[in-house]
Amino acid sequence: MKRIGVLTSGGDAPGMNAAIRAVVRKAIYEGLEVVGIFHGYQGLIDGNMELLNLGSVGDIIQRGGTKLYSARCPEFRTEEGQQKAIEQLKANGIEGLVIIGGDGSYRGSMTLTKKGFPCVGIPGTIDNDIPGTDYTLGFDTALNTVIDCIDKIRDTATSHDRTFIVEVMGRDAGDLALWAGLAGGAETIIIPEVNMNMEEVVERLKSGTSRGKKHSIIIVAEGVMSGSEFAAKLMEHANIETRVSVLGHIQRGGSPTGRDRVLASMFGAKAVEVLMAGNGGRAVGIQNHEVVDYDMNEAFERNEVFDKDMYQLSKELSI
Ligand SMILES: Nc1ncnc2c1ncn2[C@@H]1O[C@H](COP(=O)(O)OP(=O)(O)O)[C@@H](O)[C@H]1O
Ligand SMILES: O=P(O)(O)OC[C@H]1O[C@](O)(COP(=O)(O)O)[C@@H](O)[C@@H]1O
Ligand SMILES: [Mg+2]
Repeated sequence: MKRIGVLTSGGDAPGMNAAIRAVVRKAIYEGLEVVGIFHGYQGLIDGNMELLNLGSVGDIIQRGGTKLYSARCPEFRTEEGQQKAIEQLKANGIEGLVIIGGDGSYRGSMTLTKKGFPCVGIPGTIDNDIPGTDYTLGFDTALNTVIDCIDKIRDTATSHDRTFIVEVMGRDAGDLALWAGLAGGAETIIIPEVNMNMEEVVERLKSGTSRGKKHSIIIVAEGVMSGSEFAAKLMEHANIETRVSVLGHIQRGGSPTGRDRVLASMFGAKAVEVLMAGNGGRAVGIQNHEVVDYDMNEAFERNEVFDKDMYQLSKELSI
């Protein structure tokens, strides 16, 4: 293998730049050439790419977002789009690809692997929703961003004796909401993995109030419902007035934490090693503190691993 490509796809995540840097520098260290493909699969279809050198990825390890830009590309879901991508790969002499993205990007990369172009995936998403890795790139940074927001909302909740609802991202997964809720001392955490019981939510709020507690923070994962829908339900059920804060895309931005930078560096280097060994259809990840690679199909299996103990702990510590 002489030349590989790298692209970022789907929702951006802090640490993607650090991963691009690691892929490029490790590949060059190993004597390979690296082509950066812009705007994810769209750039692959359009031939929007350029050769990268050591300096191309200087001064980005600390930056959020992705220097290669990202996109959600409907055309790549079609056979025609995938054929165009393959023609571009051939025309540019690219023999293997590193894909940094989420589950959707992984599915896209499998279509290329099946057509004879080996692809290796690096899990880049704030959602932490990729089976086979304990953590995805960007999760730790987003977690710290959400915690910072909760701390700030708590200041005003306390000053005004208010109940706040904070809507947190995560698509169908509750990891970001659960971790941030536990770390931010939220009174109630509503996540898709646990059936919501409105009576219990109201009961917890009322028992807090009866002990003299005047403010509360409720975290609602977007995968359950929106913050404003939840506020309407609380009003309807128990006449409880709330304020709603939707954190939105600030959760995807910002300088990556040290943890995400280290993870990105290790993932990037591992992905190059896996490609050099001639293996496509693999994903890299971290399992029990060890960087691993595994069959990408395992990343599509429904993740039943939900940390029930952490959820229970969050309830025991916030009453
Ligand atoms: N089943 C699929 N086949 C081909 N390409 C896909 C498929 N699913 C997703 N993709 C490609 O991957 C892109 C990113 O997927 P998306 O789900 O939006 O984000 P993420 O990778 O962050 O989960 C899509 O816009 C599309 O181009
Ligand atoms: O940026 P968009 O298109 O509004 O998408 C929002 C979605 O993207 C995310 O921020 C990240 O998801 P992906 O990593 O799967 O792209 C989700 O948490 C959220 O549901
Ligand atoms: Mg996803």
